[in-house]
Amino acid sequence: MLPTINFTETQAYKYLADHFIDINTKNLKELFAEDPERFQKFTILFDDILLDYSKNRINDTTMALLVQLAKECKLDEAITAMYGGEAINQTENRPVLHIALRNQSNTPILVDGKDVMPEVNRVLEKMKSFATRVISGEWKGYTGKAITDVVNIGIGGSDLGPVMVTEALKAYKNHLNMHFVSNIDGTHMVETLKTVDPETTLFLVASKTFTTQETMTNARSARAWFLEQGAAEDDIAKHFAALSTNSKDVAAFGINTDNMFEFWDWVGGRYSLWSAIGLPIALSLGFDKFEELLKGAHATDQHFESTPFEKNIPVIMGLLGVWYINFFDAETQAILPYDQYMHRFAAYFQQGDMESNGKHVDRNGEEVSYETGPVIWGEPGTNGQHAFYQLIHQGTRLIPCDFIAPAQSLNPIGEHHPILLSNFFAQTEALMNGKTEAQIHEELSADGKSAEEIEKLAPFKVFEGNRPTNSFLLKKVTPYTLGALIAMYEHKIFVQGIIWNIFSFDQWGVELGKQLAKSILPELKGEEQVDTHDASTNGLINQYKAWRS
Ligand SMILES: O=P(O)(O)OC[C@H]1O[C@](O)(CO)[C@@H](O)[C@@H]1O
Repeated sequence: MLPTINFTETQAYKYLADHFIDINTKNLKELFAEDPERFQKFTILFDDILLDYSKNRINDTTMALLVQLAKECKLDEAITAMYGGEAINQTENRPVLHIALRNQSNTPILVDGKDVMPEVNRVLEKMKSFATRVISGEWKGYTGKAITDVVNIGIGGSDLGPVMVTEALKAYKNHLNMHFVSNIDGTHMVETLKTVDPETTLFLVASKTFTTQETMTNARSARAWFLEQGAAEDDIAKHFAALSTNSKDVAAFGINTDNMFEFWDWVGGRYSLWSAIGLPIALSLGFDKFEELLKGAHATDQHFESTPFEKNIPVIMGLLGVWYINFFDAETQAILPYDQYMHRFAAYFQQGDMESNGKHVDRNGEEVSYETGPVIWGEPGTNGQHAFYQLIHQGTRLIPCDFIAPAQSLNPIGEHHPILLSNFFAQTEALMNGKTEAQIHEELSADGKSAEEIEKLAPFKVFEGNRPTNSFLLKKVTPYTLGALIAMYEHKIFVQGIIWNIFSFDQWGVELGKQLAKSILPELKGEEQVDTHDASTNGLINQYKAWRS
């Protein structure tokens, strides 16, 4: 069982509330001036990842109090409970063990007294053998040709992780063409099928439950298309595999369970890329690279479990988020990778974070009296700079930003990478330092503007600065480093869920819309007017009926 402490009633919270009044009057520039050791103090080097959190509105006292907060909320006990296989997903009565999926040290992890590692390793071996056969061409399609294209059919956690990782590590990919169909919108499937050949395409039906409406509908359409192209029912075994926890429904769908890659109910959907759900990653990169990804995540798991909170990256990330959300009233958190390959990283953690911590009821079943999970968003730099950075620099909202950049480019052409990195460094500096009215005056008068023009223009050109950022400087984007980084964000979500006293591993909030869609679907048949809903919903449905051909 997880502790159930209201963090706003801790000593640390009270001290932090007082301390906030002081820090809120201070500027980041002053904080740097006050402490020459600030960079050394507020950076952590972990393998090939440097986290610089010195450009945050914190000082030694803030960090000490935030760590005290984590201790008072018994974060240590919560970590032990998760790693010990306790059913910390209490509303679904399940353990939360994505750490077991990447437990490369292979130490036993017990669920109800049984070590899960032999099963984890068995499925990893099966994935390895399958991926190796498909990549080498040994696995043949129904006309004897090797596989050239893989279509993953899944949604949410059964899509976003493999998409994000295969994109982020595209530089390491092999000859297989990867496709991902997630949306129930027929366009997604139709446009994908236009590009593939049934004789050389492998479909992976990825669904933890194997009941998700979008995935099952897409899978049925893929199967129908495959058969329409001239293949027979018996050929399905060579072209369809399932990634799931539900062997009964996999068999009922017509997929041979020999082609099923299992995982378990203790793997949350949005934490599942390390499981059989990661098969597209293993296919695209080769199993050795998938293993490297697991190793990186495992290194972070060990760091998270055993490093004192003061130097523990996920703990610090989580606590800084709490500091901004609950004291500075920040509502969002931007994730800004300066790496084009990582263009789905923010989208991935939109699900990871928002489906985990978008909760308003605490672990006692009571309405919370404080804010919980932030809105996560972001785009790769420098595209974001030319789109929404205006608001980050000069808008009215405080938006803590995570900047992520590799020191080494995977495509080092011309001056591109130094230019990209100069923007990365410049943005965090600009957000911190801003630009004063005096600097503007100086600049404009050097440009030959009159005193009157300067007076008029200056207010619009002022940058307040004092806007907080974390910088993750990676040596290079590799499978290992990416694995380590993803796991840092995962554990950050866990830390925040513990502090906010909410359950991070269920997702009841997605159910209502699903249920309603199921009850509306039959009403869309026929021409009769619908009057079973509110006036707006009835009106929309009836207009749809009038307009559809
Ligand atoms: O893998 P499944 O069971 O198809 O579920 C897909 C997604 O649907 C959800 O249950 C709700 O959106 C996610 O948590 C999950 O990742």
